[in-house]
Amino acid sequence: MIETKPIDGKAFAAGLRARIAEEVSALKASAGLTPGLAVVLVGEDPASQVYVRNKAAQTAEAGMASFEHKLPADTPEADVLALVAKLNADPAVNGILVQLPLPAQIDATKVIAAIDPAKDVDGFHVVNAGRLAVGLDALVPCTPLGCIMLLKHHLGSLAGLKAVVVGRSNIVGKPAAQLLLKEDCTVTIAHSRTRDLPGECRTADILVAAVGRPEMVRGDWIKPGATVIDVGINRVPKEDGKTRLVGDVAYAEAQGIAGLITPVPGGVGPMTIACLLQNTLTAAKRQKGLA
Ligand SMILES: Nc1nc2c(c(=O)[nH]1)N[C@@H](CN(C=O)c1ccc(C(=O)N[C@@H](CCC(=O)O)C(=O)O)cc1)CN2
Ligand SMILES: [Mg+2]
Repeated sequence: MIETKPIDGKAFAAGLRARIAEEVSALKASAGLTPGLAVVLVGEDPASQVYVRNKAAQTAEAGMASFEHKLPADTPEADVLALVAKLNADPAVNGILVQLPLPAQIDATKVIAAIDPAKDVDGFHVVNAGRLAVGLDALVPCTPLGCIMLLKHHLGSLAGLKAVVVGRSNIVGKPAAQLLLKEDCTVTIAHSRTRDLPGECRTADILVAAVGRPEMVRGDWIKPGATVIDVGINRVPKEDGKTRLVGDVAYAEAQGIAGLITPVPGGVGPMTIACLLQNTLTAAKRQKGLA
């Protein structure tokens, strides 16, 4: 029987944030530069409020400047675009992030397109997506970047491994596949229309689940010894009326089959904000010609 080991993303993210804080402190001393991150939240979605609060707190803890912009849920799209234009022009702001999802009256694609690609620390702008696809320096989406960091830390070289990414979103699935390809993996992107999805998953040395469906990936979809990266964060009801978080993988069923697995919570999630800080630092250095 295989001993399944959990990947502690919370601890890895804490270490990464500490290394970023040291680099920020050195950058202030050597170049007088304090990286700044502006976060825009439209509306009162409770999960988004928590994420934005954590982003602001962790930005400040790393020694960077944090600018929070909270707008009411009925804010017109034009006002959000005007704020983005103002932040693009502000030299104290090195990174801009608009928290998703946005209310229905606002077209997220339009808002993302309005962000200066050099300040697009989410890596969602088509310029950054295109640069990643053709192998140029890009700001890379935070969640997939965090997945790759965890994989490289635990597996070393990923070259030659078979990776299956379940989910084809622009935010996670597609960039995760690009990053795995860059690490010389053989990559398949699978999705809801894939034929024999369980069989496809069973070919994977690295299985990345990013579908947003609670516990969809079952234990018998996992190749014995595989590394499983669970990107899902799903809130499901408990018997007492409260909710609990589960991933896209049936975690209990994966025990004794997977070699390594990210738990939910405490796996990939904490890496998202740590990588956001990393991207803000990278963006600031590139804007000043220091990287
Ligand atoms: N503009 C963006 N919007 C969204 C992104 C993003 O990267 N950019 N990602 C998600 C939300 N997100 C950050 O914004 C995020 C999600 C989860 C976590 C996290 O630390 N999760 C914890 C559990 C937290 C909980 O209890 O809810 C974990 O998995 O351990 C951080 C950030 C969508 N929107
Ligand atoms: Mg799908």
